[in-house]
Amino acid sequence: MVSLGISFSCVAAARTTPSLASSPSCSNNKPFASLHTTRSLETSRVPFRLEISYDRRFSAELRWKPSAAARSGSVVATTKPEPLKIMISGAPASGKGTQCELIEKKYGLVHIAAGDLLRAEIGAGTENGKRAKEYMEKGMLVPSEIVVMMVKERLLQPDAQEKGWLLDGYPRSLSQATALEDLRIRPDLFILLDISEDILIERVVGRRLDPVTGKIYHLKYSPPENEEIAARLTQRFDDTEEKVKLRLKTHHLNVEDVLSTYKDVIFKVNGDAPIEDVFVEIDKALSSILEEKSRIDSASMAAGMTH
Ligand SMILES: Nc1ncnc2c1ncn2[C@@H]1O[C@H](COP(=O)(O)OP(=O)(O)O)[C@@H](O)[C@H]1O
Repeated sequence: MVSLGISFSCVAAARTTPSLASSPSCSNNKPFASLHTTRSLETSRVPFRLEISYDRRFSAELRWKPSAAARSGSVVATTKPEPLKIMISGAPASGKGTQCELIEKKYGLVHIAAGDLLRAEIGAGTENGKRAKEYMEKGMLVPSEIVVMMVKERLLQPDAQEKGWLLDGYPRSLSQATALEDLRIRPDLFILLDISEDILIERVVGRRLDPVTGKIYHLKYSPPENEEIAARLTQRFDDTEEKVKLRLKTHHLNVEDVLSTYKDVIFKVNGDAPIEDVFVEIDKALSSILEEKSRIDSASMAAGMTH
């Protein structure tokens, strides 16, 4: 069993403090999940420590432990906890959309997929849509001036602010990440789906979308429930082997820059695993953060009563 400690230090009006940390090594050098961070939230002064333990079968266990200051009761907290704010990233077909469906269902977050916003513009035949399509067909990133405003406006809608958000496939470059940082839009957790390249092609080529429900299927791994659904499934125009190779190249060129912006909140998951197993890991991490947020809220209320 390998243990990794993470400090979540919540200090009033403090900004995030990035720290370097290493992933624990496992027998095949690919840990199932890893999270390493020291970060500050803006709501209270309740330092907690998040501990993750791994065993050699990659099962990860997350535990919040109050630090000495929290145990001693020196707690000053003020505001209500915010809803969850999550980013999910990974190569094309790493399983982002699939996991987002499961997360959305369980946690009620508003799922915002940059690719869907762009495809909607393309479908509506707008000028921005036409320009975006030219880039997407070449496997390139759509220019920031088109995509940044689109995502920002969606994130600031009341539903996303109230229920929390799950941002899928965005930001994809340093300039997009910086634009969000400038707007002080930061996630609680940045989920990174880590997937082997040989598995990607098979996933892309077999991926299908139900245009009626928006559900994603895979002809082999997640087949449609009946003939009626099977008959109406569509394939994305950029889901060909040739295009995915270009998209993958673009992904590799940009991913490190994006990761460097969020290194304090990265949660890395082995995306090669079956859908349910990937979700178990993500679910553990999200419920742990929610627990922590409600613990801060309780501490905040207690502090309000004693001050
Ligand atoms: N863990 C998994 N195991 C097997 N197939 C998967 C897994 N996750 C996703 N898939 C399938 O792979 C394809 C790509 O997944 P998707 O969620 O659309 O990826 P992304 O949103 O990252 O591009 C889909 O057809 C999906 O059903």
